[in-house]
Amino acid sequence: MTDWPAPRADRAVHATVEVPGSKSLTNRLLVLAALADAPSRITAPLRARDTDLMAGALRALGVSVEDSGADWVVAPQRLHGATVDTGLAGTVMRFVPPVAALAHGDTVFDGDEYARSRPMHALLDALRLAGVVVDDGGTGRLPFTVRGTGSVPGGVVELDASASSQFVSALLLAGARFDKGVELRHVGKPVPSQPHIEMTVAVLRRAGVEVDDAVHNRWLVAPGTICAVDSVVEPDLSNAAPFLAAALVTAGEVRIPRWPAATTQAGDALRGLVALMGAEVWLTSEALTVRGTGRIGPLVADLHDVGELTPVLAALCALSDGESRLSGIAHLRGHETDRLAALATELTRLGGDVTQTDDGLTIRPAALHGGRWQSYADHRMATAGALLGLAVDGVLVDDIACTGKTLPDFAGRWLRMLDA
Ligand SMILES: O=C(O)C1=C[C@@H](OP(=O)(O)O)[C@@H](O)[C@H](O)C1
Ligand SMILES: C=C(OP(=O)(O)O)C(=O)O
Repeated sequence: MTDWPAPRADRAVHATVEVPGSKSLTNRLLVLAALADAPSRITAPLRARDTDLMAGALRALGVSVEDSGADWVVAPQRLHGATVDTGLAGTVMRFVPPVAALAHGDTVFDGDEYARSRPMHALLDALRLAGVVVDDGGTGRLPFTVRGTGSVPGGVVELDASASSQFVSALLLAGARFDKGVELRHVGKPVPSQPHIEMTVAVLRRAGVEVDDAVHNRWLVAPGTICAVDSVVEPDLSNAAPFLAAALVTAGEVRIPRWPAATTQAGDALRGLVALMGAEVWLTSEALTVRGTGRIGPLVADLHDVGELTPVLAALCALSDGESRLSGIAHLRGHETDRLAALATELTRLGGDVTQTDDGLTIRPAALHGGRWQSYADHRMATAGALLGLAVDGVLVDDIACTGKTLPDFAGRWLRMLDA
């Protein structure tokens, strides 16, 4: 791995940046298409490590996922046991086990070294309550084996999803194919990332699945057919974060075409968040535009619902002129890395003034200097490092390639934004 010298911006950025498809939508649509009653076409899917791993996992289980130009055509087949590589993808390690439970045969799951530290036990226990045999050697983590019998009883399942909303999404996505459907009841601290659950419910309803989410912390999926539907994937709004933030850092202007007028993506919250930090923001039917005004104000925000935006926002806070307090994000300790520890360590290494709290970060203004920014294989840590490099001489990002988890050719896109 060679260090990547993060380019310094020598002038205001003025660019239009096309952002590829949403990871969260692509991987939900792949799972639903695999469980549907007929083939589906997914147009403009994200092609990145996490979605290639999802396609690979479904293919391993017997599903046909074919390239058709830039689209994917998914044809459901009889599911059989397999070996699944989850990489570091939360969506693969959480969404595929309930699918494997419907397969005929055993499926062995394992992933990157750090994936073995990510929370899984609440989902594995929930699967057991739904009648699935899972062998994890008592660890509650990867690697584990799901012993598929071709059907899942389902029914009432109680789980604690405070560590990840993906536990809920995983069981909802496959739930219609369980004999009794599924009634999920969350017990515990609040579930993070609510928009991601709303996204799951929305894609299920579009596929004709009956979902009742009227009662807080309880979701009911009726047993029935998942209908094949063709879909066009929206741009990944969370992946727009570093580019939009570049407008603030350089007092420039960045435009993201195809920003949806209405969406369940968590990244849509960026519009309000960068406005709170002093940017001018406007949305038309063509694009979202963010203009930096020269001032980056501090951010005091509960990011519980939009935790995946934290690394870039924290980097922006480190460049702001006041004290920022980011809260509601204890669950980030179970993301690609412990993001609270990683951000505190790396910002401090560059001269930042950062304190970890129980559920977030306090970031005070400080003069930053160059240094090596470690990404911990976390795509969003790497893009946060790139953002700091725009304003600080001599920032070296250790592993820019890990951005390929959700965004192909981030480095090329970043340079093109600066050269535009
Ligand atoms: O369902 C999804 O697609 C996601 C849910 C969220 O996970 P958590 O609830 O674990 O934060 C989010 O952070 C992740 O990037 C994607
Ligand atoms: C938390 C994230 O990913 P994952 O889907 O692997 O959980 C993320 O992309 O910020």
